[in-house]
Amino acid sequence: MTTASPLPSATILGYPRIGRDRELKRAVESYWKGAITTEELRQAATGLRAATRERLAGLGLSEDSSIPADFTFYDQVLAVTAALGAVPARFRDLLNAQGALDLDGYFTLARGQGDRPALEMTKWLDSNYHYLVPEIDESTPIDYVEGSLASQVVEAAQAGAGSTAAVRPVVVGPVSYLLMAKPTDEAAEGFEPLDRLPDVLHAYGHLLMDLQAAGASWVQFDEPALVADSWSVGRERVLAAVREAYAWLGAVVERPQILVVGSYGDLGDALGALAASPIEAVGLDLVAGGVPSSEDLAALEGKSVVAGVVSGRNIWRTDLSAALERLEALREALPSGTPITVATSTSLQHVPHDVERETAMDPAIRSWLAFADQKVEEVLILARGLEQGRQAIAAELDQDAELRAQRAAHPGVQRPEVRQAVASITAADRTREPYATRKAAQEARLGLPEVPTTTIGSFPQTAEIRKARAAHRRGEIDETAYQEAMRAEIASVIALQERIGLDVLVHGEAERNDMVQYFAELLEGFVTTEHGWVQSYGSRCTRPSILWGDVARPAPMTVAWSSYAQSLTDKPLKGMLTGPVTIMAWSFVRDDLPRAQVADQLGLALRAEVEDLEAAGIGVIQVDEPAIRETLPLRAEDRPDYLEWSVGSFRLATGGAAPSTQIHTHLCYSEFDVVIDAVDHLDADVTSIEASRSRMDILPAVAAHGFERQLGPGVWDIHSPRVPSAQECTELLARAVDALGAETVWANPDCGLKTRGYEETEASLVNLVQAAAHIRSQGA
Ligand code: MET
Ligand SMILES: [Zn+2]
Repeated sequence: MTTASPLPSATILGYPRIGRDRELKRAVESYWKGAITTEELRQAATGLRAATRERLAGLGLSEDSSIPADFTFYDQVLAVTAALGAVPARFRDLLNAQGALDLDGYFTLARGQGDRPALEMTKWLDSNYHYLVPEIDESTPIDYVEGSLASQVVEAAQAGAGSTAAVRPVVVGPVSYLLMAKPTDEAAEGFEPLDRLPDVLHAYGHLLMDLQAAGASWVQFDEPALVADSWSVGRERVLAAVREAYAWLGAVVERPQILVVGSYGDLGDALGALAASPIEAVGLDLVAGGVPSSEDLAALEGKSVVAGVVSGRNIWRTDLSAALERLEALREALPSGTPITVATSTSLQHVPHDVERETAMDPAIRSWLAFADQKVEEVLILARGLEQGRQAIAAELDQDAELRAQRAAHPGVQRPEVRQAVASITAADRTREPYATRKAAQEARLGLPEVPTTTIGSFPQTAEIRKARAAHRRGEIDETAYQEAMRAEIASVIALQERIGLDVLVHGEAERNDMVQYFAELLEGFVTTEHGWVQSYGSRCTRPSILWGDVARPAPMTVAWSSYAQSLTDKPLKGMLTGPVTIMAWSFVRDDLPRAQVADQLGLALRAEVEDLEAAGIGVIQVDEPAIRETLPLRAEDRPDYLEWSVGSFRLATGGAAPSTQIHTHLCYSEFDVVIDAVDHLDADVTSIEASRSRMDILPAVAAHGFERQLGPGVWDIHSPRVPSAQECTELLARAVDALGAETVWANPDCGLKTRGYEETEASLVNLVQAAAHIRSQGA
């Protein structure tokens, strides 16, 4: 092992890879289009890494090993899959003689090719980042075949030449890598990816040696899977894997010092397992998790501790005084002399680069925020405070306290009328008439056929729509012209749906840039950013809105569009809203009010919108909650509370609707077994879910649960341009009808159509309508 060079006093666990101006996105997408060569793409990446190192050094991360090296072109889990050559059989021809992928091969795993589907994508812990799920079985090749992480260490050393410090390579740890993997279809019954731990450790051993040779004095293994309960193996097995992994890796002779980080929550009993392992440092998330017990900390004797006190998940300034107290308490409880590194709680990949660029934002609000670069400054300030005492950072503490006081006193932060309204909510506000009453009233009002057909809301967002929106934003066309363009689009979407013969129509959501941002821009209590991009997956970024104050709805948000659409047709038109939980999940949410209360504020604003839609004659209203599953807490013990307030806020939004108003909700995933009970409690009259990719696998669970209201299991996988045949739709619908009964089933796609083209949209919907007609004729 390298002779002990200590960890720096301050660090960050990772930095946004995408670039201040989304340089990585642009370069990668140009490469995919064939507009730049491999060499040019590599140069762009080298330039981006150099710029990042210089920026971080400039901000003050000047000690050795304080700058993380965590670059990869697409995804951090795919980076490990590539390093191990752990490629599923359908991609194995892409491996070279050494068993490694080239850059094109790496992208092929991420994006698929022809009839070989990409690796599945799923959410990284409870964040909005998506990683590519490794597929492992008994015969998956696993070896150390590709050294791009070590190259980053060498590159930094060469480029640095005295100006920037040596970097600290960051990689997903072996246990999390396997826990986050899934078995392939070929795997034997009962096989778990974790069965391959010895092979993975062997490969990681070589990785360690390679990093050592490259000159790294530390390596950071991210083991976030240790804080969650969501895996297919029990906790005992997880702990055994931790012991085995770090006993093994710790015993590698030629290696850098090892830091193992458990971000996104509490390590719980995994901390003891790590403490007993021959590693040199442990990282704790002291934002999502608490300061561990003194016994647990005592066991860390002889190790360094990386204390994540600056949130990597939100965009609020850190409460410096509270964070320093936490650090002092930690120091107090640790064996004396334990070195502490002040750090972010997670990688900063979840936050945008730099709040200073948000020049159009209200400066008062901006002053409360910290994006990645500001968080770097915060860890440095706190490290100084911890080392030299509070007086050394007195000016910073004063300034922070002052801004905090200003924030608390800002009129938008606490609106008495909103607080009052939330305080007066009663259980009755969250309760509609019994379903039987509603059903009868809705049948009388809507007169829908059996197996009614509908869509999930959005229609294709054409280039013309996006152009009109951009021109409007730039002031090139005025409000009237913009409204005209959107109304024309709505009229054509209505005409199309009538032509196809759908039963419940939608207006198509042409006017919405995004299903959350659209509402954030119309509600009070939110700001949006200009440059606040964060990586969602691969080259895809989102720009979350910031929910900073009490939520109020100054005016109706969707009524004009929906009633215009309704005026064009005799068919029922479905109004379209985004639910409270989803608005919160896809925004940065204030940290000064319990989430349950924020959810109720949103619930009340949406409730007013529902009321206005009803008054405008809209008889069907859908409140989308696709995020209810994804923000489910990582630990089972935290779930009941979450489900209670999240379901409660939906019921508040919809609870005022008349019995004759049909309330729909939409969740776009099929693995809803863990939340099926909660979904039932939403008490929507109709629920649409994703089902076609899983060939309706969820039906038995739904039937067993005894879901008594109506369900639209999607029959068209809208994630692909493929047009499902009428026969295929009929088969899927027949299965649903068999399991649930014809009076329960709706025919609809899996999700909205905004990413689809018109050609496949029309063809698929025609088939879907035909399938429903066929099912009806059979039933008759
Ligand atoms: C991610 S769920 C999307 C629902 C929305 N109503 C749409 O159709 O686009
Ligand atoms: Zn959806």
